[in-house]
Amino acid sequence: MTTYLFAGGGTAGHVNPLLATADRLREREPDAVILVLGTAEGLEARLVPERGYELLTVPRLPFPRRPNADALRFPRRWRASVDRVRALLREHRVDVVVGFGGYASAPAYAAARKERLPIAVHEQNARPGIANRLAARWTRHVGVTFTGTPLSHARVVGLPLRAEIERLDRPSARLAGLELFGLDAGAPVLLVTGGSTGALRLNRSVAASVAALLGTGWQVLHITGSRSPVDDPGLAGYRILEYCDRMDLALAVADLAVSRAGAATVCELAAVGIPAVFVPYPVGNGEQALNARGAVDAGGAVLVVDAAFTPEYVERELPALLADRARVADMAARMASVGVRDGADRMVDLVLEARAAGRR
Ligand SMILES: CC(=O)N[C@H]1[C@@H](OP(=O)(O)OP(=O)(O)OC[C@H]2O[C@@H](n3ccc(=O)[nH]c3=O)[C@H](O)[C@@H]2O)O[C@H](CO)[C@@H](O)[C@@H]1O
Repeated sequence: MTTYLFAGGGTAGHVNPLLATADRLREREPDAVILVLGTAEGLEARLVPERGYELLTVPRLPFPRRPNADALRFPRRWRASVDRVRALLREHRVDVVVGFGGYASAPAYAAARKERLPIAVHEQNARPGIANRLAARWTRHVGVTFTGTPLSHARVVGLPLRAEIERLDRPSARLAGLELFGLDAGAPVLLVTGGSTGALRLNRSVAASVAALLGTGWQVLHITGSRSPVDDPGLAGYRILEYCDRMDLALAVADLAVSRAGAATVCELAAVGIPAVFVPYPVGNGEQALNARGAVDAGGAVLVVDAAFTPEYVERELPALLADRARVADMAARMASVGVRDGADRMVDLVLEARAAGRR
């Protein structure tokens, strides 16, 4: 029996690939013990227990980016965090640490290194974060979502998808989705999503000009996120949700998406073959535009820079695309051509290789 510590979290884009890998490992190795290390503030605090895993936590500790009081306190807090994870590794007799980047993974990698435990890493984004850059120096078992991600030992495994998305049977799930969201079977559906946190720019521009979209005969399923909710104008064919717990069904009903380009959303849309208008989040390290690149280059998606995604764009440009059903169908086929469905299995292969390689 092997005990694995899965570390990571933050937004759902980080938590979902972690859960997808854990689920698949549990399927392939039923007696595996899988613990998850996250922070109390991230979405993992809700999503991990809901999925049936025990969540252990460490305090959220950002790497200092400028010299201030927090930066001075950082070394002491960092040591305390690594010590706490080392104690957890011993207490739970952990054999392998599997990290997905983000706050909790950094001390987990450092603790695993001190305890000489095998480490496996998954990087979702086309441009890696700091924790995974660190870990890639300490292990050869590094899985990445996209070709060209600059990490040592990177092996493309794709994004581990949750089984309900990987195995989505669209025709039958579509009916269930239409019923769940109260949508009509007779009209195509535009899905609007800003990822798990939502996107103020997308929400405002779509809400301001949604009538022009509905005027093309499409329906709009708008997932807003909780930070910038949208008032429901009560228009026929316009459905608003703050958070969607059944993304599989949202993907099953969608014929086109307008979306941020978080790695998880890009990969889920491609895996199901839903074409997209991507509006990358213009902060971070520019990873979202890169995440979308493969889909855009293949002709499955178009890219709109954030500042250009105005109510006028939604009113003037989007309806022309919606009205061109042949173009949407062609984009769908191209999107499907870049979709990867076996990321969970490929990541589990990598985890098992790390375990087989044994203690370092
Ligand atoms: C890993 C990654 O790239 N994270 C970035 C991504 O996070 P964020 O998690 O928001 O975005 P992603 O697109 O990567 O992932 C979203 C995930 O949440 C799920 N989902 C989303 C909405 C919902 O209502 N229900 C639901 O289940 C999706 O199916 C997907 O699995 O974009 C944010 C801003 O845009 C950035 O701050 C994050 O750093």
